[in-house]
Amino acid sequence: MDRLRIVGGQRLEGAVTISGAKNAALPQIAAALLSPYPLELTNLPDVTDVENMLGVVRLHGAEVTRSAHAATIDTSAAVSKETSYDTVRKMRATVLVLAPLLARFGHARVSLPGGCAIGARPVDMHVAALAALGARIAIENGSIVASVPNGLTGTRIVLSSPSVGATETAMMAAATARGETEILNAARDPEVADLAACLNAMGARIEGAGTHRILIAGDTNWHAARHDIIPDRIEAGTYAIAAAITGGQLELTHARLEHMASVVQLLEATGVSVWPGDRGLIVSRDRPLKAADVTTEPYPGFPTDLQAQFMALMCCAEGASLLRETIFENRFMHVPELMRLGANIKLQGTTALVRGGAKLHGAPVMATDLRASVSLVLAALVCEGETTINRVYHLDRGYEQLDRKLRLCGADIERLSA
Ligand SMILES: CC(=O)N[C@H]1[C@@H](OP(=O)(O)OP(=O)(O)OC[C@H]2O[C@@H](n3ccc(=O)[nH]c3=O)[C@H](O)[C@@H]2O)O[C@H](CO)[C@@H](O)[C@@H]1O
Ligand SMILES: C=C(OP(=O)(O)O)C(=O)O
Repeated sequence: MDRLRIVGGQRLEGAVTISGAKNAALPQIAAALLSPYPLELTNLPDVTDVENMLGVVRLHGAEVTRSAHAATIDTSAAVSKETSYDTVRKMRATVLVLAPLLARFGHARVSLPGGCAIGARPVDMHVAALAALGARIAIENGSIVASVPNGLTGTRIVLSSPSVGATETAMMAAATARGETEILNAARDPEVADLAACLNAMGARIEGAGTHRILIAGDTNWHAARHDIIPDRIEAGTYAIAAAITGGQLELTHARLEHMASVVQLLEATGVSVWPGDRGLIVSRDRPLKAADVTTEPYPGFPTDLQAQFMALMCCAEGASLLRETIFENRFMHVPELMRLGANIKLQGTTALVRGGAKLHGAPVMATDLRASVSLVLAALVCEGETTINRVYHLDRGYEQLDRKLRLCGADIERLSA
C-alpha cells in the first residue's frame, strides 16, 4: 500500500490544473447505459473511482475506448446483470447504475450499498423515486431488485430532502419514462446540472436542473453524444485551502467561481483573498488566518466534501471556530488524526470546536476516507517535521496526481510505494 511522506513548512506558489469533477463523471458514466448509442466523455478525471465506474459498465457489456482524460462508452451490446455487493461496497456511486439498467432493460438487480465510514447513507429516496415512476421494487437477500415490465411512466416526484444521488437517479429514469416528470426539492448541485446537460446531449429534454424544480420530458430518442465534464469544485476548494494554509498563492486553472460562492465567501472571512484570473481563480493569503464558523449544507451552501479540509485550515487560525456537519452523521474521522498532529479539537455530536493556533508536528497518520485523507495532507504541509500518511488509495479515489500537483507548487511531498 502506498504512503505519502510530507515535510511541512513550504509556501505553495504556482498554478494547479483542476481536473474534471469526479462526482459529475460517475453518474455520466452510469448514464451511458441508458442509450444504445456511444457516449464520449471528455475532461474525465484520471482517478480510481472513474476507473472503477468504467469497470462497472464494462461488467454490463459496455465497450470502453480510453484516451487520456476521455472515454467513449458504447453500450450497444449491454445487458442488465446483477451488480454485486463486492462492486457496490468499493464505491457507493455504483448504485447509480440501478436507474439506467431498469429504464433500458425493464429489470435490474443491484446490491444495497450499506453504510460507509462517513455515515449510514441509505438509498430509500432512490428507491421511492423509481417506485413513483412505476417500478416494482423489493429488497431480496441484500439486493435492490427492480422491474417494470410495461415501462416507466412520468409523474411528480417530491424528494424528502435534496439528495444528489436520488435526484440523479430520478432524472435518468424519467428521461426514458412515458410522459413528463417533475422533480421537486431537487438537489441544485452543479454536478446535477452537468448530468442534465450530458443527458440532453444524448437526446433527453430536461429543464431546470440546478434549481429545486426539474422538468423531464420523457420518451427520449437517444443518439450518440459527446459531453465535456465540468471542473471539480471540491478539488479546486482543496487547493484553495492548500494556498491558504501555507500562506501562499495558487492559480487554480479551470476553477469556476460560480460553483464556489459559499467556499470563496468563507475563505474571505478567514482573511484569504480570492479573485478571478484569465485561466481560473487565484487564491492568496498574506495575512494571519482568522477563525470562522461553518455549517455544511446542501448546495449552494458550504459542501460537506470540504468540511475536513476547512477544519485543517482552522487548526492554524487565530481563535476558535465551530464546524457543524449536517449532511453525514459520522464525517469526523479526520479529528483524531488531526489531533495526532497536535490540533486542539473537541467533538460533541456533529459539532467540532477547533481551537486554532496550536503548533502542529509531523507524525504517522492514517487516511480513513477521501476527504479526511486530504485534510491530513493539508495539515502536514504546515507541520514541523515529517508526516507519513498511510492508505493513500483513499486519496487516489478522487484526486488526480495529488502529490505531483502539490510538488510542482513547491511542496516537499513524496509517494512511497510499498
Ligand atoms: C458520487 C457523489 O456525487 N457523491 C456526493 C453525493 O453523495 P450522495 O449522492 O450519496 O449524497 P446525498 O445528497 O444523496 O446524501 C445527502 C444526505 O441524504 C441522505 N440520503 C440520501 C439518499 C437516500 O436515499 N436517503 C438518504 O437518507 C444521505 O444519507 C445524506 O445524509 O453528494 C454528497 C452530498 O453533497 C457528497 O458528499 C458526495 O461526495
Ligand atoms: C463522499 C464522497 O464520495 P462518494 O459519495 O462517492 O462516497 C466524496 O467525494 O467526498
